[in-house]
Amino acid sequence: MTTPAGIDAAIRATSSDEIPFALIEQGFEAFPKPAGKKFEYGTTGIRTKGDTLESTCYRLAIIGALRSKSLNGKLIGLMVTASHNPEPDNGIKPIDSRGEMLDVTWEPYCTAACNAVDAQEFFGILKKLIHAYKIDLKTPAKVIYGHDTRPSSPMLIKAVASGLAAMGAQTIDAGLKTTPQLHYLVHAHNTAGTEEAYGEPTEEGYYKKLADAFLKLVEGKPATSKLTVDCANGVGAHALLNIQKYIPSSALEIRALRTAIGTKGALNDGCGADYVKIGQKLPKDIEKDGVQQGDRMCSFDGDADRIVFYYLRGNPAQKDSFRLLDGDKIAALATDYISELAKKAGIELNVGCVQTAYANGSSTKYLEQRVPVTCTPTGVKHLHRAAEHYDVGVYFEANGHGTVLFSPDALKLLSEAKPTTPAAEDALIQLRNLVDVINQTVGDAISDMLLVEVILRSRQWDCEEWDALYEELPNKMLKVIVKDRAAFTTEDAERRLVTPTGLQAKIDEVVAKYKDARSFVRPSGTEDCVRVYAETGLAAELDSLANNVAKLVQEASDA
Ligand SMILES: CC(=O)N[C@H]1[C@@H](OP(=O)(O)O)O[C@H](CO)[C@@H](O)[C@@H]1O
Ligand SMILES: [Mg+2]
Repeated sequence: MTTPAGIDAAIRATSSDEIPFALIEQGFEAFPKPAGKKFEYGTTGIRTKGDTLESTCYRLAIIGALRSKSLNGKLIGLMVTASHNPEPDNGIKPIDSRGEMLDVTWEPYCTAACNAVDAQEFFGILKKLIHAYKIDLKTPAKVIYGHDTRPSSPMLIKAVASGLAAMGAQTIDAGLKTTPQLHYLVHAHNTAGTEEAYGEPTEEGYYKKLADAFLKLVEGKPATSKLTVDCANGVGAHALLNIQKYIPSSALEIRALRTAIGTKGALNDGCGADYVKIGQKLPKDIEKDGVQQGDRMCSFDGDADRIVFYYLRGNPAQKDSFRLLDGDKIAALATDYISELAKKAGIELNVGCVQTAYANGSSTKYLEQRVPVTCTPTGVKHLHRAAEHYDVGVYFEANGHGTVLFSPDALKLLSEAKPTTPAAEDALIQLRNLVDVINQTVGDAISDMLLVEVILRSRQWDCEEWDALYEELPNKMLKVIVKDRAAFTTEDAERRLVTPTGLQAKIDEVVAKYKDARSFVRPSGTEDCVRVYAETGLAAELDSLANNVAKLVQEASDA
């Protein structure tokens, strides 16, 4: 761990009961807030155009240091990324000490701090935070920070480092990382040397942990055909290349595409998990890479915390030959597999599934026939918390962001179980290794990719067999640009609008005209738009439903 140079004064200052206001003020002036710009802590940190975010990064670094102090000096993380958003966007996301998202009660302080117009207002917010959480300023702060491949990331990292230096925090500059790697590192550092040690707290340690577990899980099982991976021209390409050092191609043959890290304009452009999921189509021009019918393919997003799979069924020239295996299908695959293993191992585990309103109706129906299912608002922070209520909580957003959590009780059961038959012992060993191949801190494209590969191989399934679990209802998502997205508020896990007044009743009226239809509207927490989701029993009616609901939204905004 390194302490940034030239901050002795700051360290002295923070080892007293004082906040180093004078030092903080210097940086405050050096990273001015763009006039008139309003920041908002959204679905996952603060995200907007990268060139407007220096002040935000500086201020959230200071809050990050306070968060670490409030947790007795445990390491917290700061990730600079805007995930699947266009390349000019960027963002910053704090990570709490167990590798999970920042405690939501801190979010309003983050929003207020980033919007403060002068140093005095900013100091006032810091003081309130210190008072509300009874923060002992003498406690040292430890913060690790990392970034994805965006051109604005180095500039924003400088602002982060300055904020941490002003606070005299001990820091680890993790450099280029996938978002889930940074979550892993936070948890691994904080548990190192304890009974709960999560893994070696290095990037290498991350690859080794996942790869070792994967190799044990597939040992003796006939290899499947090669997997084609679209890395979205992002940091996922770096991670994929590195994990291949630990997984020989005889164990998993990977063909990595869209690996052009640093090529201007390439990130998420015509590729990546979001492009594929929203457009329900192949990455642009991938046919030129010789993709064939039946090939197993997947796409990461820009910071490699999401994954969706897909393949071509029937004649690849036909538009409907594209078949998506999204987060919902991954959840179904994982839920069934883990439930079966638990049964075979003779262990009672309460397996549950967590989804959002974006989950396809068919997936919810499929899962509800098997396990308890919870619906939460959008954003992994909500799903993660809900998944903690189960012994094994499988959570996935439809867009492919998710993971599986094993509770401390479940882990204890797994380690203490005494299987009575060889088959039960096999299942138990498989479960124990699954725990290690899954990144339990957050959704992780690399870890989820390996999990899916293990299950498909174990079942000796191709994509078509996996796809056959259920048939999706036709669905579509639209963005509507409105005057003020804050005017749209929701209830019932975002499935119904509260305001604008009267709009929900109009949506209900429209939806009732279509067969087996569902539609809901919510403001995005990462983009300046309102999202419309529509799902119908009849594909021919889908566009009409989505467009009619979008029209109602536009009218309500213009009114
Ligand atoms: C419909 C949808 O996919 N929304 C995404 C998107 O959030 P919005 O609040 O919808 O912009 O980005 C989030 C962060 O990646 C992700 O958690 C979420 O699921
Ligand atoms: Mg992402």
